[in-house]
Amino acid sequence: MPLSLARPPGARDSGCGGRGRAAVGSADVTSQRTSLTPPEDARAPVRHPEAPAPGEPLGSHYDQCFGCGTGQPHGLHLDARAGEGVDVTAEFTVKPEHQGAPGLAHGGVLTTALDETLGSLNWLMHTISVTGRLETDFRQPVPVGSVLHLEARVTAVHGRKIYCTATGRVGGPEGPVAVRADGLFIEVKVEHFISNGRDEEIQAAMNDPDQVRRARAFEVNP
Ligand SMILES: CCCCCCCC(=O)SCCNC(=O)CCNC(=O)[C@H](O)C(C)(C)COP(=O)(O)OP(=O)(O)OC[C@H]1O[C@@H](n2cnc3c(N)ncnc32)[C@H](O)[C@@H]1OP(=O)(O)O
Repeated sequence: MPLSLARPPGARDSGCGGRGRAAVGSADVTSQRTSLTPPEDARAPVRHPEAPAPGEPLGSHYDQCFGCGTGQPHGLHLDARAGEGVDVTAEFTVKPEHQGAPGLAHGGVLTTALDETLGSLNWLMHTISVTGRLETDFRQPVPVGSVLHLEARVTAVHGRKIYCTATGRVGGPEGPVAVRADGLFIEVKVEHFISNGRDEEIQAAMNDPDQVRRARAFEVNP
């Protein structure tokens, strides 16, 4: 998947460490050349042969996860489904506990929904990865009671770096895009969680055979 790093016409170098920030008038906008742009020698993502079948629900990776856990009363309760490629879909119903302004979803919660949907792409590639960078565009407010129709896909892979993108639509799966994000996930080993997580939750997770099975699934079938 060759990907051009050419700058858009008129983009100026702002000198921000190669991250591609360009000043236009008084606004600070992101040019096409950022750390979210795959390098030219990035490869196309590959669907793992043992990835869940298209349409299959992926389930929660951890029951206390704020994004997908069934044990989190105020969580988002996302349950993504596998797509046909290296992609997933999910729905998020905005509840009163997700408000930022009166009757509207909090932007951070919407970003979490995008982040979690992107995270569930792990199941399609049989990798374990975490968010390194995430850039969200908020295009229209999302009222409480709305169903956000989420879609995420991997666009490119370069070493441990997984480039991906997600949208959240309102009014149906074909409705207007209310939020979107580009992400860079970084592949990690299970030890990332064991050595960084708080002891009591790590011990509880390690004492749960079902949790251990899910955490190690990709290592057994690399
Ligand atoms: C199990 C699935 C759960 C899914 C839940 C939903 C997703 C989440 O919310 S995950 C939680 C939020 N994320 C985190 O907590 C991650 C915290 N960050 C970290 O632990 C580390 O910074 C980590 C693991 C991302 C990278 O550290 P490390 O393993 O040392 O990798 P490092 O060598 O620094 O970087 C690897 C490559 O990624 C690049 N990279 C790393 N971070 C970034 C970044 N923020 N922006 C751009 N590039 C980055 C590096 O430049 C490097 O590139 P190259 O290979 O070309 O040199």
